[in-house]
Amino acid sequence: MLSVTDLTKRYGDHEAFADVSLDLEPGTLTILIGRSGAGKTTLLRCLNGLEEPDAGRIRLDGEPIDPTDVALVFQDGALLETKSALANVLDGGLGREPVWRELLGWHDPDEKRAALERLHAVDLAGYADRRVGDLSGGERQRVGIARALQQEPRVVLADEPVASLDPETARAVLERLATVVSEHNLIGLVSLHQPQLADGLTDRYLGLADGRLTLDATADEVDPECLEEVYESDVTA
Ligand SMILES: Nc1ncnc2c1ncn2[C@@H]1O[C@H](COP(=O)(O)OP(=O)(O)OP(=O)(O)O)[C@@H](O)[C@H]1O
Repeated sequence: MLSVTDLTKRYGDHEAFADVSLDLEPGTLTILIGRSGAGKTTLLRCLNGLEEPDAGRIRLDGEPIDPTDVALVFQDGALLETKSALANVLDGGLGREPVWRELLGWHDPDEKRAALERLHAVDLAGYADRRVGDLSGGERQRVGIARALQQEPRVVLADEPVASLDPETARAVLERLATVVSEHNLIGLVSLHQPQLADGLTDRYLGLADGRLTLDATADEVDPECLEEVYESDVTA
């Protein structure tokens, strides 16, 4: 379980978020919502070690979290355009391979087999040799998910992973993400501007409003009005 306790992050006098506490279970996909500037990206960055919180604790199964246990799926995929889909996925396992292998492009056969399986898991089995720059937005995001899986993480975080996609493609990408989270028993946390895209795929919703966690509910407990309130609430008022 990923446990966050009283987490606070400030930039100078400005509080990005404060006193955030939550527990996330393996095998569950949680959607994080909130208005622009509510603190979603900063929270995700603290969880994967890119930012140092000012106060509070993050624990994975009771231990301080190791950044290698956390994979991030970026909004724009953050992939290497000139490389193949397979090469991008293999990059996810770089922490396990010696640098010389990467430089020469000679990957461990087991790593290669795993990378091909991961492309298969995101419905891109025939795309291994395709140049990422030639792929559609939805296909790229699925390569990004496969690369995250190649890292063999316990936690997958995604910051607005479908923001640039049309609703149908966005939904397909989220479905894939929900499936891999469930099948690999991962802890999944995804920030979304359009929570309705995750209807029926998510187990839980978290809502940040002005840096405070104002919603923490299971999918059964929330309705569209409840989600709207997160966008309308102003805790400083
Ligand atoms: N590096 C930084 N330096 C100073 N302030 C920052 C920094 N990063 C974020 N902030 C501030 O912290 C607050 C939260 O920002 P954050 O990017 O986490 O919001 P968000 O909910 O992800 O917004 P969006 O939906 O627009 O991406 C904002 O007021 C933002 O201006």
